[in-house]
Amino acid sequence: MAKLSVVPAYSAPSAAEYRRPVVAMQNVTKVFSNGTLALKDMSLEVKSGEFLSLLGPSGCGKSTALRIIAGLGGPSSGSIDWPSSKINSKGLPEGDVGFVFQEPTLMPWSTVFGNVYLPLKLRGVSKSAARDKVMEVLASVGLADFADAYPRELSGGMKMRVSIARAIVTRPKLLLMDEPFAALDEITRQKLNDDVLKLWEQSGLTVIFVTHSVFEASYLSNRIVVMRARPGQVFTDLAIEQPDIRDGAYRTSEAYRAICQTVSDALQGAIQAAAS
Ligand SMILES: Nc1ncnc2c1ncn2[C@@H]1O[C@H](COP(=O)(O)OP(=O)(O)OP(=O)(O)O)[C@@H](O)[C@H]1O
Repeated sequence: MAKLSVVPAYSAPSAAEYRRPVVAMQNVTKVFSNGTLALKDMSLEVKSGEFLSLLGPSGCGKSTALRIIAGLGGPSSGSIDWPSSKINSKGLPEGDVGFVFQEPTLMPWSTVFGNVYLPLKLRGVSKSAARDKVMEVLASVGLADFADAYPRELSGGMKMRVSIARAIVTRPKLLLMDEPFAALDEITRQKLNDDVLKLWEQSGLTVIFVTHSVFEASYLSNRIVVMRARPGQVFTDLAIEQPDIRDGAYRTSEAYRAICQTVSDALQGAIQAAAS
């Protein structure tokens, strides 16, 4: 299958935009109605152009943090600020956030085109006006030839590509990805890792990526925030120096191994902190 390619209408952030704060969690605490304290005083500022992975043990609140940033459930206390966006009446940045879940959650009765068109349709864009944009995004995820296919005709990896296309068709400044590749086989997962990385490098997207995998986080990210559980909060925040080219050879390099070791040690520290 074709690889993801450039989405031409995107452009990399200008020098002035790069590293501007996109979203800031300020002392966010989340207590669910059953009394579970999922997050406690979590603060995190994400800057433009970052590929940030949230890594941590099961139940440390990664998905909760992502959902709060997306406006899918408010914090019990604390705030989410969008320093460089216009805010709509729901307190969210208009059109600035795309979300990719672990399940592709496609509409089975609709074609690939229809699924990717949905966010534009919800904004009142007609099908004819949206056609070029949808086809451009489908081309960018290697699915230009599958616009008329139905989800049941696609592999797991292809469904995930549709889900990514749907999330970026509105050209969000921030893309939230919640364990998007966890259910895929290792080869498909590595391929999608490479493709998402290419999309990120070429598009100027800011990404927050939730994963359990030290290897995935170490490969993709230029920043890894390791969370601890009980209570869920930031344990450590690692800047990752990545080479210009990340490919198959990099996956077996000493440089990558060393990053994985550092990240793995940080994760062990987070697990021990929760146990003590
Ligand atoms: N809707 C909910 N109601 C009650 N408790 C919840 C709810 N959603 C999550 N929790 C609890 O909040 C805590 C954090 O959950 P969350 O799913 O954010 O963690 P996670 O780090 O994403 O976990 P995993 O890696 O297993 O997906 C867990 O103890 C979980 O059981």
